[in-house]
Amino acid sequence: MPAHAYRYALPKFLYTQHNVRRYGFHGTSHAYVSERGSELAGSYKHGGWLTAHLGNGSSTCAIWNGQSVDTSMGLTPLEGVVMGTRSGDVDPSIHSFLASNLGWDIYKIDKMLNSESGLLGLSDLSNDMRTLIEASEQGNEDATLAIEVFCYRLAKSLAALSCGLPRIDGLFFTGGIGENSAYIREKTIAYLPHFGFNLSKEQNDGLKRGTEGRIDAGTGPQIWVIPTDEEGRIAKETVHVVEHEVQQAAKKPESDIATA
Ligand SMILES: Nc1ncnc2c1ncn2[C@@H]1O[C@H](COP(=O)(O)OP(=O)(O)O)[C@@H](O)[C@H]1O
Ligand SMILES: CC(=O)OP(=O)(O)O
Ligand SMILES: [Mg+2]
Repeated sequence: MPAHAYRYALPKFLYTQHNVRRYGFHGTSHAYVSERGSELAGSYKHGGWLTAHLGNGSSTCAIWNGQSVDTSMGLTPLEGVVMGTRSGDVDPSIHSFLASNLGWDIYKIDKMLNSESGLLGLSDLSNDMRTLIEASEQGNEDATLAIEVFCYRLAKSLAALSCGLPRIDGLFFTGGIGENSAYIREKTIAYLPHFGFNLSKEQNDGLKRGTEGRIDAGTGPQIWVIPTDEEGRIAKETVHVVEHEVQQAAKKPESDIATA
């Protein structure tokens, strides 16, 4: 990520002396999905792609030529989009507001933002998207609003991250919600009318659980569902590190290894 994407507009010493910056999370998923997706699209690690990892924790990422250029999570996984129990972005002055008005301490506020907010907080019902979709279908207005906020804020995050890309070749959905909910995918795309996305309702609704597939109608940026493989990616990167270590050790004279 470039510094203009990872630096917070905070006093410099917090970065230089205390490493306060945006780091991002779900990196193994965004890396796997963008590589696999761009490979299926015929442009392996080329072009500009957006990824939406939507699970219990959710985040978005912008990738240019195989490199992450921006992402929605920050110093911690709390920043960014609405999640199962995390609020995502809020006005940071909510801390002083709640401290002054309700007498809450910092730990209570942090717990509320991480464990009692998001879909659970909005709906006052559940952090589970399946439960909320069912409740919404049965007329639960809080569940309906929670879903709407989730999709709107997700679209808003994708639109913001697009600023990091010279062009948008496409969007990949992944994670439990992204892989399995045609409804959430459709609602999210509907909030991005200026990007020229053209979702195929038939392909979107027809995609079978756990399968990868393209769901746009052939015009505008591509849209794909790519089931993530975080475990496979972690295994692959572990092998890479071990192989590198073995190669380095093989280069050292035996006397060095014996005394190391
Ligand atoms: N068919 C579905 N429709 C909507 N949401 C779904 C569906 N299947 C799974 N989900 C949602 O996926 C989320 C869990 O995603 P997952 O990636 O498994 O989580 P984790 O981040 O814990 O790995 C839950 O909110 C769950 O309701
Ligand atoms: C960082 C994070 O939210 O992880 P998970 O999706 O596993 O909850
Ligand atoms: Mg997961």
